[in-house]
Amino acid sequence: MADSILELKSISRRYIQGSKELVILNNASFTLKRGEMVALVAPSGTGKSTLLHIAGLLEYPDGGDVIVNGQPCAGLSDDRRTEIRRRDIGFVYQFHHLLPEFTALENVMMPQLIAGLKPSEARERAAQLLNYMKVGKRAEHRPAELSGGEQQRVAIARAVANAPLLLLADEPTGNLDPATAKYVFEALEALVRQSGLAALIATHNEELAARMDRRVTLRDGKVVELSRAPAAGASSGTSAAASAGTPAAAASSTGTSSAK
Ligand SMILES: Nc1ncnc2c1ncn2[C@@H]1O[C@H](COP(=O)(O)OP(=O)(O)OP(=O)(O)O)[C@@H](O)[C@H]1O
Repeated sequence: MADSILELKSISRRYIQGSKELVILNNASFTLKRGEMVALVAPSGTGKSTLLHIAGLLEYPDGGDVIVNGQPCAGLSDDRRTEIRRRDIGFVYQFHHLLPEFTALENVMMPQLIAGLKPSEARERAAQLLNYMKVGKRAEHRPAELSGGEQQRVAIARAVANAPLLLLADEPTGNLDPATAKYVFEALEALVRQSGLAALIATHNEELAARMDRRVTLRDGKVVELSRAPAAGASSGTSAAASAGTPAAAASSTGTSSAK
């Protein structure tokens, strides 16, 4: 397993808007190590979502490369990119994007079933994750029957269902009131810290950003370090497969975690 879970190397991305070319990312480089939790704090419209989508292999850059757990992704087929994304990357959005016709439990089972896990194992793992996110009692409810904070906690459980190495979150608490945002963030933080995941989290919430190991911003299309706090989770030596008793460890023991 590589020490750097995510490396962005000289990423460029331009958009054409009418007759104008907007340079959003301009040789942007960034490295996220195992166990690191990094806040991406930047004004609206500067390219946070663009960066996260490129890092999550959901969008292609115009130039540069994304390296996930040592694997350079430029030039890979769409199928191979999808495989890496499903196995190694979890994504949380500002809006939950849960499937409305399925229960919370089924939503968390879904990625595991797609990955080929047996339904009984996927169910057990999903129930465990929902309990961990303190939303276990709502397992049989559909998204419309859940509060915004509960929906986001289910969405976080779903994002880590296949024990990814990397969690990318695009303003995961941006749609919640301050108290709920704090509660949801604390659940997310506990999950990240205990499983040894690497996480890059875009947020406008300075209080939550200050709790992470590092804060970066986007300036002139580049990733720039804002400050460095003591990296509480960065050097613990834990890994998604190694921390006994955590949801991630449970996943690796059920075989959803690949040889990472
Ligand atoms: N598909 C697209 N075509 C043209 N322009 C785009 C496209 N996607 C994004 N943009 C532009 O690129 C810029 C960066 O967008 P992006 O969504 O990455 O910003 P952001 O920092 O995440 O903003 P917010 O905090 O408001 O979500 C914006 O000016 C946006 O209008």
